[in-house]
Amino acid sequence: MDLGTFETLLVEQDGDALVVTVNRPSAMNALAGQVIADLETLTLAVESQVGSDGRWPVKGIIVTGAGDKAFVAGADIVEMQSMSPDEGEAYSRRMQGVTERLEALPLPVIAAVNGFALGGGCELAMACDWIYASDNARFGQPEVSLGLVPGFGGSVRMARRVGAAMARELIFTGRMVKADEALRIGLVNRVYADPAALLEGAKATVAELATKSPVAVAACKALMSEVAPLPVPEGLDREAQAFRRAFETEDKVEGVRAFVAKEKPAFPGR
Ligand SMILES: CCCCCCCCCCCCC[C@H](O)CC(=O)SCCNC(=O)CCNC(=O)[C@H](O)C(C)(C)COP(=O)(O)OP(=O)(O)OC[C@H]1O[C@@H](n2cnc3c(N)ncnc32)[C@H](O)[C@@H]1OP(=O)(O)O
Repeated sequence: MDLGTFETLLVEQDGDALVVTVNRPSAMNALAGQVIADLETLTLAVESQVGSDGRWPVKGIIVTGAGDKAFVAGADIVEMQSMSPDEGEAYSRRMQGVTERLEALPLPVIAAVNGFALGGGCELAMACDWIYASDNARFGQPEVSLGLVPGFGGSVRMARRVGAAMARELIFTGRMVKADEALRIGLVNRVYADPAALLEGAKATVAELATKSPVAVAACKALMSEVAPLPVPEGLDREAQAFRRAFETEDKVEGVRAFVAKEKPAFPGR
């Protein structure tokens, strides 16, 4: 999957996984303007290559950070020093757009948090479908320590992950959360011993996802985003509509056929 080259990202296909590494280790992989621009370009390029059917070159995306100290330590504070309020809002909205595109991609996106995920880094991770972490990972929204508020979606997404009361405590205090607490409060799905094991674990999950119907996985992602804010009755109605659409796919025919024939399905991806 050729997505071009980027100044601040390493992008490589590893089997069924597209691995995206934020690559500014000297600055704890902080989100400078160039990183935001590269992430914007990357998400647009992925969108253009994952067409309407499920025959995509990869079956999952892994987002991680270079080195073993930081995933992403937030927006670049040095660059923020000279920013005007208008520029701040513009970059906030620009990176929010990146997070929305990640959520809209028809592919599972896994955050492999290999160290500090603070501020915009924690927000980037929460825009992914789920988070795996290494034991050295630390999460937090320390914007209040800078006289700021979260600006890349943390005020919206944190509560949906850990509940309103815990989200308020973490955002109001700005305190750091270790990997084991992040697992306990539901921010993280799995914790691995170290960054190497974390990346291998994330790749193993993508390999597992690759054995499923890509059309069905994409439909589940879209459906769960669609029904999340809805009242139960309306959500159930959308689910029934999605179930009907699944019945119209070739993947459904193949999946059911293979089960009855006691074979592994070879999903056509449409
Ligand atoms: C012109 C275009 C500009 C666009 C860019 C900005 C985008 C606009 C922003 C709008 C919306 C922002 C929304 C977001 O919610 C807000 C934030 O993310 S605010 C930032 C939140 N993050 C933090 O507060 C963490 C700051 N870092 C730390 O607390 C510590 O560095 C650490 C992560 C706990 C690690 O501590 P140490 O192990 O002691 O390491 P150092 O502190 O010495 O760090 C090493 C090295 O990295 C530099 N660095 C670390 N974090 C950042 C950072 N966030 N920005 C810039 N640089 C960072 C640190 O300065 C050191 O550099 P050195 O001194 O070695 O040159």
